[in-house]
Amino acid sequence: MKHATLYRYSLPMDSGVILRHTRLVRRDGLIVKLKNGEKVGRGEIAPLPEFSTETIEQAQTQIELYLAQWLESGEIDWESLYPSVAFGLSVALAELEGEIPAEGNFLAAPLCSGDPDELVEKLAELLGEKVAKIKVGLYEPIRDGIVVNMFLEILPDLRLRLDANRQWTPAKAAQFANYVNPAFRSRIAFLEEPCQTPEQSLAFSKETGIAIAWDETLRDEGFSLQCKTGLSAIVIKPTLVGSLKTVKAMVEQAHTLGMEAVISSSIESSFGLNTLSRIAHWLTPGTVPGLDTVSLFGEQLEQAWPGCELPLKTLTDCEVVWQAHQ
Ligand SMILES: O=C(O)CCC(=O)C1=CC=C[C@@H](O)[C@@H]1C(=O)O
Ligand SMILES: [Mg+2]
Repeated sequence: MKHATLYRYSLPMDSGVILRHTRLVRRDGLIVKLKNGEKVGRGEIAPLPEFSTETIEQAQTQIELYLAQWLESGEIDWESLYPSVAFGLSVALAELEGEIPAEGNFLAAPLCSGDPDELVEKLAELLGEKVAKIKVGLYEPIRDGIVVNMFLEILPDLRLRLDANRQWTPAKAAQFANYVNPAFRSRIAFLEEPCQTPEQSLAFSKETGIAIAWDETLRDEGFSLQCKTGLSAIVIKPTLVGSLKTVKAMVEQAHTLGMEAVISSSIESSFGLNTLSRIAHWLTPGTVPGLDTVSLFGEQLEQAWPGCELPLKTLTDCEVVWQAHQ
């Protein structure tokens, strides 16, 4: 017998979480649970406001329709699904078939707010490669340059990932680079999306020797991944990409082109982050994933993130919004 259950969660966020333009006060998402005989598979569907094209309501309407189809025939038309729905549903189905290995990579790159003491503490706990991520582009580029120099100077074995979310004009990006000690530039593992267009970002990398990575660009209309001078990595947010099959193909393409593929969070609950850490360990072994986002929450869901002491809400505390069996 086949069963499908859909839970909806709403978790409080830490007070200071700001997405592009708005404060994220609560994080809403869905957990789909499939049962086929004794086998169980679960996946999270959590479109991220301002990043996903679909809303949680649209995602919910769509998954309810497709769950009914799965119960009926097992057939799914993947092409027509929203990315967050395709990802969560494909994970639940893969879990059902035991395809995702259990071991996770929890050595996520610490997200750093700019306080060096806090980062030193977080890095001391890291067992593997010392790599951290800092947001840039929120304040003056000169300030960002100074902060980057400071971290790289204080911590000689640190490598940094930076993320400007396309905030800089070419002039501002150049100002930033001017402030980074040239001897430190190779320790910037990559700078995600420095400028407003991919062409400007590539020109910036050529001029400065600072490696760059695509995140937003991966979702540009008509985008196809190509080898470019200075482009060293792609940052894959599965919730924004689509099915596990699409995520796998993207990782394989990056690796074939000699680029790093970094599995990164779209601020999923601790349940979704656990799944992503397993996907990272499975598909991108040897690369530190970008999953240090659980501390943005006020509560965890169903599965705790290692070392996180936030209260844990279980699925039984969540509303069942749809269920059926066949
Ligand atoms: O990539 C990581 O290390 C953590 C995730 C992260 O930085 C982000 C997740 C979601 C939205 C953004 O705020 C941000 C990003 O732009 O990459
Ligand atoms: Mg990014």
